[in-house]
Amino acid sequence: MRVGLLGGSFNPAHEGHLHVAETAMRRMDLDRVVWLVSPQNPLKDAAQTAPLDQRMAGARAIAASPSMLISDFETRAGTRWTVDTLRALKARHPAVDFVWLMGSDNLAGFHRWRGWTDIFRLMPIAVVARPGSLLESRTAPAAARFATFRVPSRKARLMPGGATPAWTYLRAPLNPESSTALRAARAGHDAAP
Ligand SMILES: Nc1ncnc2c1ncn2[C@@H]1O[C@H](COP(=O)(O)OP(=O)(O)OP(=O)(O)O)[C@@H](O)[C@H]1O
Ligand SMILES: O=C(O)c1ccc[n+]([C@@H]2O[C@H](COP(=O)([O-])O)[C@@H](O)[C@H]2O)c1
Repeated sequence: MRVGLLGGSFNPAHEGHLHVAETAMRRMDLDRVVWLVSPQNPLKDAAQTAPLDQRMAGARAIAASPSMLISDFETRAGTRWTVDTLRALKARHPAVDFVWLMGSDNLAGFHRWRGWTDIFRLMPIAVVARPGSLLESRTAPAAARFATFRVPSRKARLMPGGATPAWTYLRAPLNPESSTALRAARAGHDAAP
């Protein structure tokens, strides 16, 4: 079983998330993508984060496909850092070939994540291009450090279950959606007379 892991606050979920999941599923022949709805991103403001149930329901509504699984694993396992979540998932599911998925904005700041070099060794990583972060992700410290382990996207299918470190950059038609923009639009709507 080849499973993509898409971690996020999903505050709220949107078509951009589905775009990442579907792009990875198609380009890497994944059986499933698990949307790991985080209890609270350690680097984000707790006051701005909607309750977990609400974010899970929103993700379910957007994903709406049996190959997409919306999970509160991090809440149940009590893991807050991605490196711990991925270790716990691998220990519980040793037969599954996992791939970590993220947008290119997260590659740009990946070197600030706890145990980020360990994450590269735990499982392959697929980065999906996101508007606004194409250039900074190319010059990202994480990309430079692991430059020799970059796999051309045409070979992305070989990555699940393969050697690590291995990462690839999936270019696809860009999707401009973001939770920040949606929250701002909602706030503006609520404030309207
Ligand atoms: N439009 C998009 N294109 C590519 N990747 C995306 C897109 N939207 C979100 N992602 C990726 O999905 C994952 C989860 O994203 P997250 O839940 O933080 O949404 P977000 O829109 O980035 O939120 P916020 O605007 O609050 O930072 C991250 O890896 C992020 O890079
Ligand atoms: O572990 C870390 O250091 C870390 C730092 C920032 C973000 N993350 C994870 O990255 C995923 C995307 O986060 P977010 O809040 O941008 O949606 C989500 O699973 C977070 O838990 C993880």
